[in-house]
Amino acid sequence: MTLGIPPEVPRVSSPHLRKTIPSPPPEDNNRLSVFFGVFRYSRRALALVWQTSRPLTLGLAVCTLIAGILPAVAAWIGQLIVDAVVAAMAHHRDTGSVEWWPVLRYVLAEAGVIAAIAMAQRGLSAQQSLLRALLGQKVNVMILEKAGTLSLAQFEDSEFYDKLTRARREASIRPLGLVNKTFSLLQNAISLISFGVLLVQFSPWAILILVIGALPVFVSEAKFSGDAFRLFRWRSPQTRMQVYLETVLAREDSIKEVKLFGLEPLLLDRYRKIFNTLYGEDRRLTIRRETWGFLLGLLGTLAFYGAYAWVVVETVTGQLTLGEMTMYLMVFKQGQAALSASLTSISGMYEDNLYLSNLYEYLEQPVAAERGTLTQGAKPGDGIRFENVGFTYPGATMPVLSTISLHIKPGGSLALVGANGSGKTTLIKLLTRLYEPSEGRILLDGSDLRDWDIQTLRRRIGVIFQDFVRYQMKVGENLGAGDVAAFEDEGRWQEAARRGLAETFIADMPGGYHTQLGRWFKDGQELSGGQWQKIALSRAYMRESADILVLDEPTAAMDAAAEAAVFANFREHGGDKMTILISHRFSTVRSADLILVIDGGEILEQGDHTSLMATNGRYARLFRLQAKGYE
Ligand SMILES: Nc1ncnc2c1ncn2[C@@H]1O[C@H](COP(=O)(O)OP(=O)(O)OP(=O)(O)O)[C@@H](O)[C@H]1O
Repeated sequence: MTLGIPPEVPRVSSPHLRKTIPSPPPEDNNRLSVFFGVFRYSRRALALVWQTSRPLTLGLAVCTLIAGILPAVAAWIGQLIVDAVVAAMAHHRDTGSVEWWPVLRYVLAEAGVIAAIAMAQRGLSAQQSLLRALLGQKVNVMILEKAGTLSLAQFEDSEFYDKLTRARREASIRPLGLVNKTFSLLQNAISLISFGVLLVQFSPWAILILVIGALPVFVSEAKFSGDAFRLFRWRSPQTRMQVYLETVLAREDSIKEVKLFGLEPLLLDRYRKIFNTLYGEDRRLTIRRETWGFLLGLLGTLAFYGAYAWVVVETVTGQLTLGEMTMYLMVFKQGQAALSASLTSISGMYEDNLYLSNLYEYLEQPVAAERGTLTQGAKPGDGIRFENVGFTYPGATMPVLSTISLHIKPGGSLALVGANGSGKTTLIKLLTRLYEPSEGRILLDGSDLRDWDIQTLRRRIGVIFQDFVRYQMKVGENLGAGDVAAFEDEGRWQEAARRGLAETFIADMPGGYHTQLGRWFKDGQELSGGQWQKIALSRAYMRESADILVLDEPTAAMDAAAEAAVFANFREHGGDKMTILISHRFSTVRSADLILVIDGGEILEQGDHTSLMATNGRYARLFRLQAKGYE
């Protein structure tokens, strides 16, 4: 059974990758809602950015406004320049003298406006990069804080876990991306409106032509971006499988096995197949999108250039001055650029929306309210009681445990034995309240575990699971993790390492307790399986205040001498602690006060070693079998 989930390893929700991938869900019929879908999360993204830094968000808004309005101003000044030049030329022709200032002041003004645009754009990019850093940090902290409140069941739900991984992966770029694109869309809309204000003086019809010309391409872009958005969302299990395969093929903890079993070609082939299916869909969508985009875009271009020709004709026939013509031509050119920038923003916004919907679904995941408040039980000293406990994993149909009843008194020791999958680890997960029983109840000191304050409860339990965590930190910190209050306490590290039999090999390491472990960081030392297990055992011993000590197969990777020493130690230091031990080695469980033989989630036999041997049932048979193996 696995408890720890390696970071960045997404799991796949569907039992297996579907061979034939069904077509995407039908499209949303309401075109308006498709179009406005692009703004779905803009408000929330903006609120997030605003909370991150008000001055920077305001700065961003101001720069956007300036960068939106000034191009029209520049076009208008352009007109003034040309008209002033024409007037100055006429004046020069008539009088032979030149008046410089009336012309050059406009050139100066235009230079000023262009400088202001450049400043606004620099301001935009500077503020964006600062906000990106702040926002990435803020969103990541939000994600991790939320992770701390989630239950183990939620982490074990692959869809949910996928949301968490995706949320984390793109935390720094997406929310800001959405705000930037929303702003850029606004900026371009402002530009277009201001160009419209100039154009209306030429003819209101010109505006109408331009709007009608531009609309189809807008609608088509919104539609196809919406399709892409739905496609992304719907095929997330396949993409998740791809990321998983990438991880298996390129991570140090799996590469050993992949190499030795020669799995690369097989996994790579699977990887390629998924890509090919997804690529086929992408290609179809891209071709349709670009073809329609081109054809409808052509309509817009035709409208623009129709209006352009109209301006030229009006100028030739003397209805417009040369300055006005220059301005209108500039307005048309820049209007087109603003339009295509808006389209780019729209398509990007759908993807950002996808991210944000994922982020908010994750952040809004309901968390069960913590009800327990007890810091002391109703009957202190009563120990642990399981009363008819049954448990079914969420989403499963069959119970994993049923009618489990047991009692451990302070100072008592319990051993659990049973075949793989019989439910031993699950029992520990219930005791540590990682899950709650589906039936019956578990009492500690006479009070239901559910009524205990969770922190108090967890402080009383020291546990190592089979799949304990190998922290890529210093040796000492790996021990200190067992008791956060003594995380840096070197004296306590040494004491725990002595009891966990890790003292000797730690002393031989180059930096002793300060040696970096694992391969992720420079100079990190890798340990053997048994050495890691000793580290984990010592970590459990760090929890001095705990009076319930649980070891789930703590010695599977240790040599025989170490194992014997661990149990001698375990018994010696047990004192009035309650100890629970899971092991497949019968020689190690024989001294427990109570041995439970679990089979298919039920207690098959119970008693101490002598009585179980006398009963001559499953325990006795397996014990003799193992003993024979050692003869
Ligand atoms: N998170 C989970 N979700 C659903 N089913 C699970 C989960 N964890 C374990 N199971 C199922 O519960 C059953 C009991 O698992 P458990 O890990 O408790 O067995 P175990 O007795 O500790 O086995 P082992 O000796 O192999 O460690 C198994 O059939 C397993 O498939």
